[in-house]
Amino acid sequence: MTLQFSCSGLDVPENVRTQLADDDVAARLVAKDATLWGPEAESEASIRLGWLDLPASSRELVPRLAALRAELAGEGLDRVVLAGMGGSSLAPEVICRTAGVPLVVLDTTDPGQVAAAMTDLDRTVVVVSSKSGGTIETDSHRRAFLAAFAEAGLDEEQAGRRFVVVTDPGSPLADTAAAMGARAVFLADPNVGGRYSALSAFGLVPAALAGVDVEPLLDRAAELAEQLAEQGNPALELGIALGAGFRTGRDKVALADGGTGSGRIEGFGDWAEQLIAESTGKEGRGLLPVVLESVDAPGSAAHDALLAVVDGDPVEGRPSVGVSGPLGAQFLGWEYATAVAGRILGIDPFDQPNVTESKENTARILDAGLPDEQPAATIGAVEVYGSGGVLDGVDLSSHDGLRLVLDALLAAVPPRGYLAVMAYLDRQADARAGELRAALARRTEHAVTFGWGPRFLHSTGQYHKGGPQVGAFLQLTGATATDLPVPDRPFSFATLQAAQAAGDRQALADRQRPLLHLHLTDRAAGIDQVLGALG
Ligand SMILES: O=P(O)(O)OC[C@H]1O[C@H](O)[C@H](O)[C@@H](O)[C@@H]1O
Repeated sequence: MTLQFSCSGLDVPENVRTQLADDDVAARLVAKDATLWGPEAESEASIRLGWLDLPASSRELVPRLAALRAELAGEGLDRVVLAGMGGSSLAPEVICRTAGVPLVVLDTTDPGQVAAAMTDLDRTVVVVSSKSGGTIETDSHRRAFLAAFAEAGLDEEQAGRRFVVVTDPGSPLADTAAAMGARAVFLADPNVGGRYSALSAFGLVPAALAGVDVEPLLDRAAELAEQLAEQGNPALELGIALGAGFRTGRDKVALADGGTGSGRIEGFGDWAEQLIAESTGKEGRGLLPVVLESVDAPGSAAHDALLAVVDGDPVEGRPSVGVSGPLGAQFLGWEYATAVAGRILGIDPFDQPNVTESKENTARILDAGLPDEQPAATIGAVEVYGSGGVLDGVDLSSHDGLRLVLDALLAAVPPRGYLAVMAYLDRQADARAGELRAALARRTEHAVTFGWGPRFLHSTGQYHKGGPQVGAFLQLTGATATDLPVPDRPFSFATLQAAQAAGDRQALADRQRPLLHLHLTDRAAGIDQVLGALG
């Protein structure tokens, strides 16, 4: 079975569909016509459409990966840690979750979470994935693991052979891999952008080494690829629905896993979130992905959202789409649909012009030192900071000051706006913070999103800064019990994490966005307090 699309209650303006048909968009996209997104996008698009070839071109990886996995197993190396941000880790995470295969994903700078991944070193192989080869988080993980292997008694050569590298040809990481004697280097197709790379080496190498049979992903994608030049194909229909939603005031895409039973797709929204947010959130417009806990979670029936049920049916009576079919077809189908939606929105779906801003702020803060800020109040385990007017007139000395300030933040969300919760915490040990999304969404008619920092900076971070300026923001940071050095760098993980949070606050403050920053001096107690204030 390949992809199946169905929809309910969605009003598709007739001209959206006829325009795409008249312009022959389906066939031109399959033929990699780089002019589809206008003259300004043409040069980027001309080097970004290689994902259409991956169902065929990635096949050569399959035997190589099987041999490498057998080689690793022969040496007792059966635990795979993946260091990679955004497009370099989100796809393998969904693939492995769906297959029920363990994979440790490191896409954080939280010292506790990084330290927790550095266990069982005697059976660990680390996949270092970075397209650009210059991502600071991934480079820091590589350094930390290299030092940990040395500390565990491995000599330089043995330690190097614990690494498998995925990168683009000619990247600085390709050079580093050679210098450190990595066991294997997979050079990916440079004509595929990070968020479109699920079926490339970036998606397949970590998943296959962890134990997933990846060939069916390519088979199912290849079946869909055969239909993509046709009018009415399911991925085109999905793209039309996304674009029509935007045109008719549904510019939020509420994503929920709808599968049941064994073999169901798990966590697809986290991957699609990056694809949609980074591809469309620019030039003051975009589609905001809202990853829901379930089809009925708070926010699923919002007046400005299109509900998208992945691996399931639309919900009768609600403007919704259902996209069913196997994971390989889902990846390709959503990529194609996003490219089509990009044309309907009139943006370049292949660049991410605002992602660098927070990174540059972070670099500046790492050089100059962390900002010296005083909390406006300390309430139990929670220090309260704010900007963009969010603390104005709030009585923080009141016994329910935390509730009042959260109310003020919710009230600061403009019409058709959204609230983004951004948690620079440990997504395993502090997992309860994830409950804040639904707790806040219950109290507002606006969309509420949740992202773990710094991971979301490589995803919804683009939309926050490049999309419509209608966001309000809740940033959470936490005290660190034990810091971890980044070997041969002038900063530790805790400093890097704090600088990333401060750098993003700066980018949002520069846009005068309402921003509430809560620093938890005791993480568990602080999360309880914030959830309690919303209860
Ligand atoms: O693979 P890398 O070069 O390390 O990039 C990882 C991520 O970094 C950036 O923030 C981009 O905006 C993302 O699209 C990308 O997936």
